[in-house]
Amino acid sequence: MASRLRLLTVGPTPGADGEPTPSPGACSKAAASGEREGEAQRAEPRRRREVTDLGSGSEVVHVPRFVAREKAWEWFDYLDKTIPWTRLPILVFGRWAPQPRDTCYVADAGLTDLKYSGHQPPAHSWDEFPVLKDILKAVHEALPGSYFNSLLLNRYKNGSDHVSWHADDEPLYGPTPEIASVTFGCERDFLLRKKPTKAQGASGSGEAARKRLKVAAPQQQHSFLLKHGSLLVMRGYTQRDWQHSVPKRAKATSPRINLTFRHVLT
Ligand SMILES: O=C(O)CCC(=O)C(=O)O
Ligand SMILES: [Fe+2]
Repeated sequence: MASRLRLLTVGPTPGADGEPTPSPGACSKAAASGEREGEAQRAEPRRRREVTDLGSGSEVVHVPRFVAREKAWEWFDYLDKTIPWTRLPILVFGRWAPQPRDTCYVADAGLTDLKYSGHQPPAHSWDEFPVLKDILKAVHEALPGSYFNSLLLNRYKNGSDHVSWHADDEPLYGPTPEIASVTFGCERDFLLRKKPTKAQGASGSGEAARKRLKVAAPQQQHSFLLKHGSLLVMRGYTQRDWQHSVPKRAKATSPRINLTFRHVLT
């Protein structure tokens, strides 16, 4: 589908120095440092910000080169080694299954507990992980007016690890949450698809109904390649009206760490 895209530039980003980013498909640190950027990437200015208007008050902002490459690898190594990653069982269609990625939760003291997929992760303190405070500061500086007080961390060990279609629409985030997502390590596709409207959903359930729905109204979808050091922000009614996922990818052969900063209403 045609998307409404605006290009802007943003303020200083951590370690900004205009150095090359890895070419598309680069996944591991070795691959990234062994490759030099092509002309197209050399021409891509650091801090370029792409704004995608999803319509009806939903918006996505993508900053492909938010953190400089070397700084981003430094942060990746710290997070990979220091975060107490867990892979807890979650409820999927009424059955318990291991979550298909490692996670950890960090939040200000005294906030409403986060609960999702039958799981209530214990909240760690920011003080345990000083680097997270540096990353949070960089995100706040890039997004004036934002205030994030919690963070869900994800580690995808390889291309089998993924997150299925969902919306971060838990009531504790309010009706129009801003969610800022920073990626380190292996690049992965991030997909967005429009939730079916009530009228579309009423036409039945199951495969036949889904086929009818596709014919009647092709589902709006967007795809973003989230590279090492990138920032993606979902805003407005994106959680109410859209779902997102990071699907399995055979070509993703090394780990990716993703940080999603959120604001829990107080
Ligand atoms: O890894 C990502 O880019 C997305 C993670 C996500 O959607 C979530 O933690 O809710
Ligand atoms: Fe999410």
